[in-house]
Formats: sequence, structure tokens, C-alpha cells
Amino acid sequence: MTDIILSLKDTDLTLQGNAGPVGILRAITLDVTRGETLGLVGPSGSGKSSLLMLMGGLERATSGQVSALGHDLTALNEDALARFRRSHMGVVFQSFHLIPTMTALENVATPLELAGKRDAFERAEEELRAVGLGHRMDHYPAQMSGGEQQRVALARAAAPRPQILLADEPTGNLDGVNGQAIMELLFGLRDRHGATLILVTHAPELAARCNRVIRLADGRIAGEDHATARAAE
Ligand SMILES: Nc1ncnc2c1ncn2[C@@H]1O[C@H](COP(=O)(O)OP(=O)(O)OP(=O)(O)O)[C@@H](O)[C@H]1O
Repeated sequence: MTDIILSLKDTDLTLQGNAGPVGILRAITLDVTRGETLGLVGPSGSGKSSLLMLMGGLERATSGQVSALGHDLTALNEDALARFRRSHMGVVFQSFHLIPTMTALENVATPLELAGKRDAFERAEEELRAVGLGHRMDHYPAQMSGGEQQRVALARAAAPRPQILLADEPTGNLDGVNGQAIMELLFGLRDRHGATLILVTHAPELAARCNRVIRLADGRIAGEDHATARAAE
């Protein structure tokens, strides 16, 4: 039996714009298999980030069903959803989203503390060493390069060992060398911990490493490619 970790059924997302409701995503039906690496691509404004937010429980569907690890996310209240995200989902954003008043170590340890881990700081140290930042633990985000900040964000997302790791253009703000390093770390996390990886990207080399790529256009799924089919081309 295929192990579906995340499933969307006929999902719509409508947001309130200045001139009234705006349809952002329409009739999205999609299953993600455990351990899969899924890329979301498409033109600017096609709804990639919005879809990622829906999948991560950071945005609520207007209609349709979103379920993850057997839980119907549309039925959870805000507190239950936040707990679910903390336990099972890790998110990395293009602009890092680190807390500026916290050191690298505090940024990584805080979600672990919130999740009730007694050894939060020890684990945070290990995660920072794993991304090559053992020498930057006491630095604040403003004292680090973009590549270093993104490595902290990755360590933070990975530390609670989420089953689903979501990344929104994780290499978008980085130069080629730093982008490559982040890409290796992301896929390494998947390999080491078996996380399911879902990422939005404009970078063809990143999409090329995914098992499957879904193309969005105007808020709908316009097509998908599988790695096996691409390899055969
Ligand atoms: N809060 C909001 N209210 C109204 N419209 C929104 C809101 N957030 C996003 N949109 C619109 O929804 C559409 C999809 O946005 P989204 O950020 O998901 O696209 P994207 O494919 O990730 O784009 P990009 O590649 O430029 O990041 C866009 O037209 C955007 O303007």
C-alpha cells in the first residue's frame, strides 16, 4: 500500500483582497507519498507559496480537505494546528525568518523548548554543528551572512525531526555557492532522517533533484513530471 503522508482533495483558497475576494488556488487535488521529494514550480503569482502554506497548515483552505499524517487539518482549531505543526512540520523560508534578538543557538533551541525537550540546547548545538555552524552559535542573525542565516533556519526546521519539511525558495536569496550548500543540506536531511521534502523553487537544478515536480498556473495544477520520465528523456 502506498503511504500517503499529505493529501489535498478539491481544495480552494480564497483570500480577501482590497477589491473583494480573490481566488488564489482552485480545485487542488494532490497526494504526497512519505519520503518523497516534491517540487512546486510555476510562474510568479501562480500560487506556489500559497499551496505550500496550505500544506503546512499555515493557511486554511476555504473549501476542500487537507490532511496530513492522517489528521484532517481543516478540523483542527488554532492551538491544535500549532501543536501539530510544531511536532510534524518544519518550514524554511526564502528570507530565513530568524528572530533577530536571539542568537543562532537560541533560534534553534527555542522551538525544541516549546516542544518540551529538556535537552533543547544540547540538541540545538548538534544541529548547528551538522550544518557547519559550530563556530557561530553565539552570533545574532545580523552578524551572519545570508548563507549562514539560512543554515540556522535549516537547523531550526530540522531539529525537531519533522516528518514533513517545507521550503519556500530556500536558495532564492543566496548566491550560487551558498545556494548549492543549502541544497545539499536539504537533500541530506531527507536522506538522513527520511523526511518528506516539499519545496517551492524557481531554480531548475533544485527542481531537477525532486522525485516529482508539480507545475502550477493561475492557481491550478497545470501538470506534473516524474523523475523517472525526466531521466528517460
Ligand atoms: N493575502 C493576500 N491577499 C490577496 N491576494 C494574495 C494574498 N497573498 C497572495 N495573494 C495573491 O495570490 C497569488 C498567488 O501568490 P503566491 O505567493 O502563492 O504565488 P507564487 O507562485 O508563490 O509567486 P512568486 O513566485 O512570485 O513567489 C498572487 O496573485 C498574489 O498576488
